Amino acid sequence: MVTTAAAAHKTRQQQNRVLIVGNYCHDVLIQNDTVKAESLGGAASFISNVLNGMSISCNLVSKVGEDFKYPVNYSPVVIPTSKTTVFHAYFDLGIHGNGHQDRVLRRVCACDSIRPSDLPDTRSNFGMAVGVGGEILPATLERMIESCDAVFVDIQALIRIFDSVDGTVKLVKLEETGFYSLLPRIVVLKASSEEAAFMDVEEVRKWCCVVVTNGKDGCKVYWKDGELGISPFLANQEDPTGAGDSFLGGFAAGLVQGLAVPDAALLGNLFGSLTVEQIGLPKFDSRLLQRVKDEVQRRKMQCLRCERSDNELKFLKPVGHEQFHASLGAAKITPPCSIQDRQWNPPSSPKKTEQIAIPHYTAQAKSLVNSVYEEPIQTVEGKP
Ligand SMILES: Nc1ncnc2c1ncn2[C@@H]1O[C@H](COP(=O)(O)OP(=O)(O)OP(=O)(O)O)[C@@H](O)[C@H]1O
Ligand SMILES: O[C@H]1[C@H](O)[C@@H](O)[C@H](O)[C@@H](O)[C@H]1O
Repeated sequence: MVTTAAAAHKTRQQQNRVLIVGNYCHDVLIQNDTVKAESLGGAASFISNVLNGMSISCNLVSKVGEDFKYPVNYSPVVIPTSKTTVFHAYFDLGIHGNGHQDRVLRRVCACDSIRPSDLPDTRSNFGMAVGVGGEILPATLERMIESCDAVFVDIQALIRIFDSVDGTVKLVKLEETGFYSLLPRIVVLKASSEEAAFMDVEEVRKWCCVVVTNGKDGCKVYWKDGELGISPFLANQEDPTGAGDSFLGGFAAGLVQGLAVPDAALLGNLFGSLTVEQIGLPKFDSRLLQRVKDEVQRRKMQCLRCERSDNELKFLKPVGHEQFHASLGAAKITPPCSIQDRQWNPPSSPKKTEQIAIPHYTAQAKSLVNSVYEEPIQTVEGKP
């Protein structure tokens, strides 16, 4: 076979990808026995929404039934013998209440599992295991680990079980799942504070970076021997659905573009805060997105200038982290454009995404958390 420069370029493009794995679903928001809203759901849809908004190309593997009713940027596999996954979210204490703890989730339909053979043959730089209804199998996660340089996992893909009568979502301890032995081979495990109670953070942080999100209070990042809190952004919460997913999308977008972990987590907090302000899948204002992209570019240049080769200061925030928080906050509160100007990437005509040079993460991609830091952070008691 003749290898042309164009073919080589195409291969490079195919390799520089984020692979998102998880089923789309139909979300039904119910309050006082009344359907308040219906929306496209699934962590995969929220995450691809953020990555597309940040002009990062991705590849998505998802399964739905023939009843799937939303147009999407990335076509799912349609399974004729199965129905689309459906979640009913009950907000009986009020949608404006104190966040996700008010929500009872029921999986009322479950589409097929995603198997290793459903994944693409090509390698990806980043893999994101983001199931919602138990569709990701241990063998699927293992295959992702083998075919991606770095794998990020949402714990909700690993620890959910579903009541056999009404589908109510319950959580099991991470160590009791078939995924536990794979943890040393993943790079980031993200959990909400509610889900974090189902793992031993002190144990898991020895193997991978653990990010625990905490609603309006932002998030906390844990490494083997350090941890740091990342400040939130103000938001008027309308619907908590998908906040954690958008957080993970923003966090991944930051890392893909070469930001240090604390800065990437800020981007996660920003997208989480933007998501709770809308019901269902958020539509991001195009000018806001441009401002955020500009800030990220500026931050990248700034960090390149202050980069140090000194590997000892691993768990420090890069200089200017607080300023980056303030700049992103300003980008968020700059008055939005009129409703007509709002840009929603029409799923039928996917927005052309610019190819971003994704840093190559080796098998031990954990070096990504050893970025350049200059401000000391709190370390865990009894650890250096
Ligand atoms: N009320 C809020 N105000 C500001 N930021 C918020 C708020 N709620 C969530 N966020 C942002 O979104 C992130 C994820 O939120 P949260 O911890 O509620 O995730 P979650 O419980 O996984 O959400 P869900 O399951 O609904 O997707 C938080 O770390 C924070 O940055
Ligand atoms: O669309 C939502 C969203 O992806 C949430 O993160 C998940 O917890 C729900 O199960 C799903 O219905």
